Amino acid sequence: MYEQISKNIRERRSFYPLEYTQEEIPKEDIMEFLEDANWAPNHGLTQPWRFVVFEKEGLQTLSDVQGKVYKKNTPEEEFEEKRYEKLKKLPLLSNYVIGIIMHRGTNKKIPKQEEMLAVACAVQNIALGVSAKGYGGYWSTGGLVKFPQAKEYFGLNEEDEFMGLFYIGTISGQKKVGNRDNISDKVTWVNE
Ligand SMILES: Cc1cc2nc3c(=O)[nH]c(=O)nc-3n(C[C@H](O)[C@H](O)[C@H](O)COP(=O)(O)O)c2cc1C
Repeated sequence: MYEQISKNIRERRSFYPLEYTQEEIPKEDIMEFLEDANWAPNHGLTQPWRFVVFEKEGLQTLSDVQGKVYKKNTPEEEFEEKRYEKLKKLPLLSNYVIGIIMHRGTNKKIPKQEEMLAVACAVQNIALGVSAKGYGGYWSTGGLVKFPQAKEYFGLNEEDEFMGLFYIGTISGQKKVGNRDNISDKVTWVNE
């Protein structure tokens, strides 16, 4: 079992909407990934992850919202037509897009940072499920996330955080080589 898990972790790669092949993904698979997310570790059992899943016509809704928020809130001198078009296009190339939200609970003994870390663990569970099923996905912190108006759109409280969008699509067996520096350069062992 370890070998299988480890292989999935190491071979998981980010795949982007421009690489998706627009085949079908059963909704049941997405529900399984969300269930996996729900089993992420979290301090104090606060379970701070919340997800907003865009599917079907909802992808058009997200496309419209992402485009509008960018256009309305970007100063004219910074506005890029190409970026605007891309932000609108990405959801439409995907089968599902999951809005990632940290919902701050009432237990203030748990630092906010830890709530966000728990959400990241939950998202990694989704990413591993997506990869193991042979789909493509990636966590985006571009687009909507940069704008406080996104928080408003999702109806979040002051202390909640909108942490990004997880795009999911089909990739028809495409493979990618990963790239990491050696772990030995990032680890210090203490043994005396
Ligand atoms: C929190 C987080 C935010 C990310 N945001 C973006 C993003 O906004 N745009 C992007 O192209 N990739 C984003 N990524 C994906 C990374 O670019 C990707 O994980 C990295 O290139 C390593 O590739 P791999 O996932 O295939 O190993 C994000 C990943 C994480 C964990």
